[in-house]
Amino acid sequence: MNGQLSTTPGELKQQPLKLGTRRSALAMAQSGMVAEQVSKVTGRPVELVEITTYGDTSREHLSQIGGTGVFVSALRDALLDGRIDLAVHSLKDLPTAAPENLLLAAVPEREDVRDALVARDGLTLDELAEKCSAHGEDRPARIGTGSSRRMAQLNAYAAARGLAIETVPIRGNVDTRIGYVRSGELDAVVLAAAGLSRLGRLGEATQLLGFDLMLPAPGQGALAVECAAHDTRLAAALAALDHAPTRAAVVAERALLAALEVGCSAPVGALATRVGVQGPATELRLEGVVGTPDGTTLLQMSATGPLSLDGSFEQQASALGRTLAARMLAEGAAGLMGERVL
Ligand SMILES: NCc1[nH]cc(CCC(=O)O)c1CC(=O)O
Repeated sequence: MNGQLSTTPGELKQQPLKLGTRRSALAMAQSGMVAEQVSKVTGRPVELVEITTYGDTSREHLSQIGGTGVFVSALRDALLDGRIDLAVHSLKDLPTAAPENLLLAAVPEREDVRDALVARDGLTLDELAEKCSAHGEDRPARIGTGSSRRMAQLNAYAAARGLAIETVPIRGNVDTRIGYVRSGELDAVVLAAAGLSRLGRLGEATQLLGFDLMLPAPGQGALAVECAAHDTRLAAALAALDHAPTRAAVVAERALLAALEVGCSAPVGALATRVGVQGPATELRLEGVVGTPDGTTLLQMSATGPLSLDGSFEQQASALGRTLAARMLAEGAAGLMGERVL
């Protein structure tokens, strides 16, 4: 809190906190939700400050601009030079490397982690593929997604069931992507349920994809609240927004991603869930998947480890992620991820 130490506590209370956000509808929605909670725990008004990121302005495919962190660095720059006091990110967009001079002050409770299908005519994936191949249409169902993780799992599922689908690389915000279905250009798109839910549009999902069909991205459905490392008073207040079971899960998922040595645009799915929940001492089960975007090869494995939520659970969670990564690499995971073509 630079230069504010001479003000009285009363004056300090009135200073609005500046919360940096991207300008997309989804970013604004989730920033607004966090702003409300931050205002509650700090007793201070919170003001949203719009920051334009490279990921918002670039027309290129994410795989071509590097994927990792394109949505994040402009917000982090604003934090580091003091234009904003805190930033809200989608956790799945955060690079796994810990940034210098910044703190992950809170990971609030996670939303629905699943991916959702938004298809024409209210159809599920199976129904859609059947409808497109029958009725004289005689063609594969065209399903839009810019994510190699989603492509790999969709194609593997379709191959196993003999469904005819074609994955079509797209990008853009939620509205743009759903627009491809409404215009008839595509038969369906796949989006994170959490994003739809935060926009009040979960009703447009025609199927929530089960984990047997699709594992989410590491950190999907969770938010990250960041502040400057020197802002220790704010960090202490923001800790009230932290949800330990969510943090444990995302730490394990991101440790897996980091140990596989790939970025957030890689075809990696991961989901950590608590099993045998009995008080704070429990176990964490981590499931991971990597594959080729064409779905011809998919490697899916899981590992379980102890978790004591009242203790040093971040070390336990990240150890579990590294353990599973080592096992997956021993089974040839690196070779699958090498084919990183969209
Ligand atoms: N990559 C963009 C992005 N980052 C976070 C979400 C959704 C919200 C979340 O997972 O928390 C989305 C959109 C999507 O994948 O459909």
